[in-house]
Amino acid sequence: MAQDATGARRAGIRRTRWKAPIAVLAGDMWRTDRRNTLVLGLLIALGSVLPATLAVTSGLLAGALLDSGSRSGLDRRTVVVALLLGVVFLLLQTVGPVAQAVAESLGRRLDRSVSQRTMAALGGPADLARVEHPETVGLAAAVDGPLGGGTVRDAVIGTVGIGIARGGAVCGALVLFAYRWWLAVLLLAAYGYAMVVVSRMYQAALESAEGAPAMMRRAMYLKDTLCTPAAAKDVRTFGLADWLLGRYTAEWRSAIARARRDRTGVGRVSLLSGCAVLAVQGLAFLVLARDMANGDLSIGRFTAFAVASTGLLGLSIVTPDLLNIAVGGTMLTSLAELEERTGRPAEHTGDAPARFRTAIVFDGVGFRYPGSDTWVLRDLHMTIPAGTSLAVVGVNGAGKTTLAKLLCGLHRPTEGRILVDGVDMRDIRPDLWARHCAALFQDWIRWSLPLRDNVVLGAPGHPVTPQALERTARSAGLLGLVTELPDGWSTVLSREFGGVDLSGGQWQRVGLARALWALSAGAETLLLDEPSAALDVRGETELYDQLLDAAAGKTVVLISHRFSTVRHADRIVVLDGGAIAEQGGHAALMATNGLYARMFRVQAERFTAGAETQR
Ligand SMILES: Nc1ncnc2c1ncn2[C@@H]1O[C@H](COP(=O)(O)OP(=O)(O)OP(=O)(O)O)[C@@H](O)[C@H]1O
Repeated sequence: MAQDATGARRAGIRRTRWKAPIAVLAGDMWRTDRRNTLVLGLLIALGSVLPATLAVTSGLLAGALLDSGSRSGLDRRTVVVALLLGVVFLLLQTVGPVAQAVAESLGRRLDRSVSQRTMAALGGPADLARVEHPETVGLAAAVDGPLGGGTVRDAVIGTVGIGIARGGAVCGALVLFAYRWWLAVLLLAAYGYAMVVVSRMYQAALESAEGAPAMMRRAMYLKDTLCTPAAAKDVRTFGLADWLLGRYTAEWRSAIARARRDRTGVGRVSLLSGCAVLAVQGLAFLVLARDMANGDLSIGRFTAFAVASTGLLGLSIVTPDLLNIAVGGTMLTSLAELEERTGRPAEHTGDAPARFRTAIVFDGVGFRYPGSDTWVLRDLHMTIPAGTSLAVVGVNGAGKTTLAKLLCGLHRPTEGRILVDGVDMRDIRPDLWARHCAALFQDWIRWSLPLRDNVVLGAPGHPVTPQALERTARSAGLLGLVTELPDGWSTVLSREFGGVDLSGGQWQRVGLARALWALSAGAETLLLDEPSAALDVRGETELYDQLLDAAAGKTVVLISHRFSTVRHADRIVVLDGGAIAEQGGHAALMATNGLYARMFRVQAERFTAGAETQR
């Protein structure tokens, strides 16, 4: 159980069911590639039988040679046995490497299938809350493998060594059984005991090594930070290299120190159990020698049984293969749990079509993030008529992005309802509603892919034509950039992959183009969270004119701290402390002289002061 608990504990997951790692591995191997799993099983079985066959044929040859000792030349039986021994030798040399090669190929397939399944699970139908849940994140980390490395392929390869050693030991015991059953049982018990003790110790050490997960994770985080190009700027600006290196070394040392202490324990126990096993093995030899001396056992039979008894050693062998199997089993168990967690859509998911013709209504909506006691939004009542624009303003942390996520259906209200044309959003099929919402959040993905992909991924599957691309680029103010880029639309937006790096403002236009592409593919609502934060003031004004043109007739929800942008919205909602403090048009809110008017004036004064200073 310790084996499997390791990865789970590292990932902070309490696991209730336990399955032997080898069983998990074998099941997944079979499901992934039946033919190769069968071939591998047969090769391992053959490899297991060979040592016992070697013992028997060696005994037969020794007997035959002694029998023919008095005669001149070798008789036919001796020649046949010698040839048989040769074949066994040959097979012993080849079966292992062939099985390794099959395991390599099978392991590679399994690795690929694990990656595909992980991607499918994390991109699956589960709602955002479940994907973002710490347990899901922990499971995904456990599927990624231990911090010290290790893949499912290593585990599959490990089955060859361990399988042949363990199978060989059982076959050796069977041969010995024919001589003295109690000796076979005694040796099986001794070697089996050694296997259990050493494996337990080994796994306990592994657990304690990984039982320092926080330290290990922090150490790896610091290393990754220092080594990523994205961090190079900060590392140099603040002179962080020495600090990072020192901190990394300290964290790593303290995490490793514990593992090293426990490994010393493993060594001691291994030595003790090894001595005990050697004593039993010695006893076996003594019994064999005594029987031979008494004339109860021929030299041939002595040879066969003595060699067979040493084969039982394979039962107690503890190699890194065992560890790899444990790690691989844990990764696959974590993957199965990840699939179980993320494979289900959110509860109460309906299948109504997404139709939005009249209005979206927030009816007493309240929201707490899963696992949190704090209400981010409470008692929200508002209506967004179709085809109008709504701006949401408020201080940092007021809940604007959260409101946008609710609107996109990424989270469900904790209380209250969001009605779309009178239908509770819970009853609408989430993927259909997602297609209805063209959203650009603050942390949208900047794909290290060609510019074209960065735009058209706003609506995968929507037909791409040069005219449509150009229209979108014009609306997003991107046309100039397309002509400047070395390969136009095909330019990869990352120097890491042989392309170019864009400025923050250029990226922002790419993001807008992606949202506009989704709009042109049929989305009815355009949701923009701080779309102009990285744009200069002139660029922002131009962009808004173009955006509003492109979004004519659609519903636009805009989150922004820039009041010059916000003021043009049909309606403005001011969020404060998770509640709607004010709502209405710009002129009406200014006339009210409340929170909105104060925020607007502060920004306007700063802007005027800035402009005057520049004059
Ligand atoms: N995934 C999350 N899990 C838990 N709490 C969260 C999560 N995302 C945001 N919060 C919390 O919800 C509150 C509102 O966050 P939100 O991002 O909606 O604010 P915002 O008004 O958009 O802020 P900003 O103007 O800084 O972008 C904050 O207190 C934040 O810490």
